[in-house]
Amino acid sequence: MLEEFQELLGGFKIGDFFPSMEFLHTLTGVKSRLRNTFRRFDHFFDEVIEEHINPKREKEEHKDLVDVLLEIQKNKDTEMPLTMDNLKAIILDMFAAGTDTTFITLDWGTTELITDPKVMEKAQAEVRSIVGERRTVMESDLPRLHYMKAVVKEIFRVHPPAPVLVPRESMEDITIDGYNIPAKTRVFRRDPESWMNPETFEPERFIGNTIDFNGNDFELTPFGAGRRGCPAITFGTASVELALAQLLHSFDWELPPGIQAKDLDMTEVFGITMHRRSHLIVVAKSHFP
Ligand code: HEM
Repeated sequence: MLEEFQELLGGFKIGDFFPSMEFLHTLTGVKSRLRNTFRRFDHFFDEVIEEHINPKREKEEHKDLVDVLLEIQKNKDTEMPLTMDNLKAIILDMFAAGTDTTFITLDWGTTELITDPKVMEKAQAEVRSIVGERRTVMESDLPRLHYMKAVVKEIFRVHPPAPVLVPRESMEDITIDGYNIPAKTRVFRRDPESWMNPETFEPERFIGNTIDFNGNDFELTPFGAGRRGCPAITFGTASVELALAQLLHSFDWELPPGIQAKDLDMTEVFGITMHRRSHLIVVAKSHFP
C-alpha cells in the first residue's frame, strides 16, 4: 500500500507538467489508482482511529502519536482546530515520510556494503572498536563513529531516499542565475556533476572535510534545505546511524551461497522515494556467540 502511494506521489505524470493533458490520467488509469489508494488508506486510518477511541482498549504505558493527535483534537481551545481529515493527513505524512526513508537508506546501505567488503570491514572494525563487547550501540557512541558517518553520507549521496524531494511550486516570479522562473513552476533540484567518480561508492570522500547534509552544502541535500526541508533531519539521521551501527556491530553479512555482488539487481524504482526494485536477500551471522 505504501509502495503504491510513494510511486503515485512521485512518479512522472504528464498532467502534472502539462495541465491541458490531465485527461490522460483518466485514460491511463492513474486517476482510478489514486482513488483506490486513497480509499484504502482512508479505511485503514478509520480503523486505527476507532481502535484508539475505543474505551475498552487496553491502556499503553506511553501515549502514541494518534493518542496525542486525538487529544489535541478534543481540546477545542487550540488556535488551529484539527479536523478528522487533518488528523489522517498528519498520520499519513509521518507514516510515509518517516518509515520509508529510513528503511530505504538502510536497504541501499546494506547493498553497497555487501558489494564492497573493504568498506564493510572498515566500518565494522570502527563500530566494534568503539562499542566493544557491549551488545547495544548507544546514541552516545555515534559522535565517535567518524567512518560510519561518512558511510551514511555516501549512502545519502548515491541513493538519496527522496531524490526529487517533495514537489514544490515557486510562489512568485523570480530570476536565479539569469534564468526566469515564473510563479507556480514545479521545481526539482539535483546536480550530478558535483563529485569526482560520482558513480563510485567511496565514503572516504567525506573524510577530512566538513561537507554535510544539513542544508548548507547544496551538492548533498538528502533532507532538502531551507524552511521546507525535512523537519526530522536530526531524528532521521540518528535513526539511520543507530540502526546501521547496530547491524554492523552485531552481525557478519554475506550474500546467499551462489550469489555474487555482480548478480545483484541495482535497479531503482522511481517514485517520491527511490526503492530497490527487487528485495535484497542477505545472510546475517551473529558476531557474538
Ligand atoms: C533518512 C531519513 C529521512 C530522509 C532522507 C528524509 C528526507 C526528506 C526530504 C528530502 C523531504 C522533502 C524536503 C523538501 O522538499 O525540501 C522530507 C520532508 C518531510 N519529512 Fe523527512 N526524511 C527522513 C526522515 C523523516 C522522518 C523519520 C520523519 C518523521 C518522523 C520525516 C518527516 C518528514 C515530513 C513531515 C516532511 C514534509 C515536510 C513538508 O511538508 O514540508 N522525515 N524528508
